[in-house]
Amino acid sequence: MLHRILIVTAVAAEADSVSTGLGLGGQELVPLPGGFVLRRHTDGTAPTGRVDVLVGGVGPAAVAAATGTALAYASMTETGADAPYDLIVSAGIAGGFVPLAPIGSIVVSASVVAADLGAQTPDGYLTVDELGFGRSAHPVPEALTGRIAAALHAGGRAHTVGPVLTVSTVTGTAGRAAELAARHPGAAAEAMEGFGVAEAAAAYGVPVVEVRAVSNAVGPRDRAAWRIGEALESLGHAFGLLGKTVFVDLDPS
Ligand SMILES: O=C(O)c1cccc(C(=O)CC[C@H]2O[C@@H](n3cnc4c(=O)[nH]cnc43)[C@H](O)[C@@H]2O)c1
Repeated sequence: MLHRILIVTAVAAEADSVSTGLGLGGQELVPLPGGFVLRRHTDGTAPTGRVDVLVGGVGPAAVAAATGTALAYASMTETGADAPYDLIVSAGIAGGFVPLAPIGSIVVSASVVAADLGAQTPDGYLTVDELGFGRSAHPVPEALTGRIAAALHAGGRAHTVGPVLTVSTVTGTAGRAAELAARHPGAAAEAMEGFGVAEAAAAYGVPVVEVRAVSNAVGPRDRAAWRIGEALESLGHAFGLLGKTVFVDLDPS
């Protein structure tokens, strides 16, 4: 059975890739408060199941507002729903940490980490957790990452499982890339939305995972080296694989 899944992207091009990859056919546009619009895909054979795709904007704040709105809307309009969705996926393109996550490959989050939400001190960086203000990481159920990785493997799609960092400023120097990699061992990718999506998901008790296609390397800025088209194609292919496997037989626990 298809479950209730919300996939959140930053921009329309990412949402298009995901929707095309999923190949679910019919799409209904559902206007939400605040001017957000859900793309709702229903699968015809499962009246309670569906995949909603939401373009939430770039950066953790924009996407948290959009995701929170979608979750509030679903919880207020769907009677009998214990939680508005079974799973929320933060999806899009990302920078990959070299050599773990090459361009074109897929990264699946083992955790969703706010990498610059904290304070610089003379003794080093302190996270918001260490400052006593909240949390800077959301774990992803291992069973879920395992199933996503297995589906990508079976479909021949190169992938890495590791922490995915959320930053508010795209890394543009080797020094910053090294600093982030040292602070977050095993970090596979950085992007700008995952933690915002995860904060909204956590407020509603819904599991979250981030799935990213690598468009560029994390490091010195080199616009000529971005491969956005290749990454969007890879993203669509990955969601095609997930739509036929993990998303139709979901156990995120
Ligand atoms: O101007 C630059 O040097 C630059 C380099 C990479 C990406 C950008 C963007 O403005 C894209 C932001 C958008 O795409 C995701 N993304 C893709 N690559 C990265 C990255 O290396 N670091 C952080 N975010 C990345 C991100 O989630 C945004 O949605 C500009």
